[in-house]
Amino acid sequence: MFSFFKKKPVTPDAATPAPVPVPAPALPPALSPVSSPAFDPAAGHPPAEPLSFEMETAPRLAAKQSWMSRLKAGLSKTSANLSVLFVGARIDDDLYDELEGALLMADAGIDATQYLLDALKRRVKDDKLLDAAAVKVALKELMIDLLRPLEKGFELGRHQPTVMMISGVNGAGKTTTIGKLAKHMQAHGQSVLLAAGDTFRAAAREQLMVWGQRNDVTVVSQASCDPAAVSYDAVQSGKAKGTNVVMIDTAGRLPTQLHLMAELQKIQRVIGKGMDGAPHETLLVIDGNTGQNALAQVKAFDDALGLTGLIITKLDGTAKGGVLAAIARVRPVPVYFIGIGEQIEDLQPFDATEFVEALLG
Ligand SMILES: Nc1nc2c(ncn2[C@@H]2O[C@H](COP(=O)(O)OP(=O)(O)OP(=O)(O)O)[C@@H](O)[C@H]2O)c(=O)[nH]1
Repeated sequence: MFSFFKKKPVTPDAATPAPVPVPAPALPPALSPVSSPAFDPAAGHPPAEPLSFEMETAPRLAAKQSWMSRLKAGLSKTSANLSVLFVGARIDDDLYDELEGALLMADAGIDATQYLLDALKRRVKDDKLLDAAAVKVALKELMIDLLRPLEKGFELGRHQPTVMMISGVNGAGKTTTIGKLAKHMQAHGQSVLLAAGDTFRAAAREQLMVWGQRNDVTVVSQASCDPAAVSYDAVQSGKAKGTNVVMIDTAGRLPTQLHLMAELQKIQRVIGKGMDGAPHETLLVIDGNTGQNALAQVKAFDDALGLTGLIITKLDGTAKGGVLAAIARVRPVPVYFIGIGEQIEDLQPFDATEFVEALLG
């Protein structure tokens, strides 16, 4: 789910007297701290970085299978529309025309659709593919290649606290996602503080407060206050308490509401005054059912804020999924997580291979 940044051992600076060298015990290369892929307490060497906490245990595998089947169910409409094209089909212009239509219907947009079709035609010619099943496999591979640059592990521990600002249009799933992320982080031993930066809607503030009480997470909140001030206070509080992660919720807004976009920029600036380099993550939450408009949202929020990552929610609804191809082609902001429901385990890291598997079956 997350990887954790581990500080390298501090190297003495020039002013510090050099310690008397002690010959290091010779280690075989496989045990060398630098080349070690993970921390092994028995071996007594420090971890390489970043350190992944994922383990393929039996319950984890079962959870993975359940996640995949629900992701497949969510994207089943697109998957059915694409897969049917390859059943007993001849590889001719009709197939490419139908594929073009299906990709556009799946919200892939003109650019990504044209790119995939051109690449597929080249692949069919170069590899002399003769049957439709092989063409489908080639399309899958091309889609994975297209989406893979969007994969990025979410890293914690590089800053104390790691400050995250979460934005998005109304109802995209920001608050729900913050709740799920907070629970995942707590499960990984991280202390979390939330800021109710949605100071417009009393209900939104209360939603976060109630959630915080239930889950033992401190929530910084002030009624009718400047959201930038609440965010600043949260960062100060996080620094003072030594909290690992501060997540700042913001009120939903449309990118066309320019004064509200300017307000987001102000929140971001003020967070930076509270801590140098913060926010370390500026995230946009997107409702996966928004279709091609999602791309417009990514562009507008990225232009205004310089996004570091995306979270795509509600891929369990009527989402078609192709918009990720459009994002990959036109504005490749990393997709940290995707969501397929309201439970905590319904939010998982984005994995291009899994996603395409769900999309193309
Ligand atoms: N089916 C489904 N519903 C979701 C998902 N994520 C969030 N929701 C629901 O979407 C609705 C809106 O979620 P919120 O978290 O309140 O959205 P928000 O972006 O904070 O909303 P505003 O504060 O009004 O801008 C809620 O009913 C959530 O339960 C998801 O992945 N799948």
